[in-house]
Amino acid sequence: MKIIAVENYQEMSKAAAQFIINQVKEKPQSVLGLATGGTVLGTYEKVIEDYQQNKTSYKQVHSVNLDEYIGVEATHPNSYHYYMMEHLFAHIDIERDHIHIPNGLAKNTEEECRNYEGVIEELGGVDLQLLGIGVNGHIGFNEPGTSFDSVTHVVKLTESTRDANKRYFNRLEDVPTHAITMGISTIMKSKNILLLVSGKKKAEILAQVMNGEIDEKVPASILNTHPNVTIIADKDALAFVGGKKKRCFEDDKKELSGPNLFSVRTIY
Ligand SMILES: O=P(O)(O)OC[C@H]1O[C@](O)(CO)[C@@H](O)[C@@H]1O
Repeated sequence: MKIIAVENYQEMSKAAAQFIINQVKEKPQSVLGLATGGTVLGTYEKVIEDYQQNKTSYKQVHSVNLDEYIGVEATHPNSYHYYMMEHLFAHIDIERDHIHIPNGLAKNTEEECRNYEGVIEELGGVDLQLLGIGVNGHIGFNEPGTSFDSVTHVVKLTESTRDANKRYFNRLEDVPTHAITMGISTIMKSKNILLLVSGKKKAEILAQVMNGEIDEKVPASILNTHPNVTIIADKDALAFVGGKKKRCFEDDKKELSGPNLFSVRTIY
């Protein structure tokens, strides 16, 4: 895994946006796997800023989102459909019929999951998957204990995840109990993965992912086995990462421009 260590949330967001922009410039018809949550908000802001200033076009891009709550209308402010329109899609030139998000209101959710998996395959797979991480190590809504072989499926959210996400709702009781999520093997099929981690709250889990065992109890630990994972993390999130696994390659700095990096490390 390649680690890009940055000062703070702002720098992480800038670096992540640049990563996405580079991907789209290199391959204008890229399939982008997108995430929701607080971590990626700054990245979307920077992507929009670049779109407005530099006119990077998303006309040929297709997007597939990681997950969606079950039972929440697409027009509801807490749905991930709404989040994506509000924070990204309404502000760039992506074609509406190129946007794919699981339908949390599907009558037959199992069928919806199979169809969603089919959509990703038909698109030729994800070129770049953007990920955040839950405090319990979840990626997408794949909670601890989810099989590494899982494909898109319905998940019962853990209390820890519902509690972490209650900040977006009025009350804990309003946080949905179930969601549809890409599976771990679906995520792992992506050609490139970009994981963003920011803040002290994520320091413990990031250290576990980077220095701990690869175990289904920590869903994100599987990323250690993917050939093309980049983690952009800030100082606070990297606070507990250490140990002999860490090696520093000055050369990696040459690949990057823009953000104010304080070090770039390759971990293996
Ligand atoms: O970025 P946040 O809000 O900490 O959330 C981390 C992860 O958890 C989720 O919000 C799901 O709970 C993901 O969508 C996100 O990537």
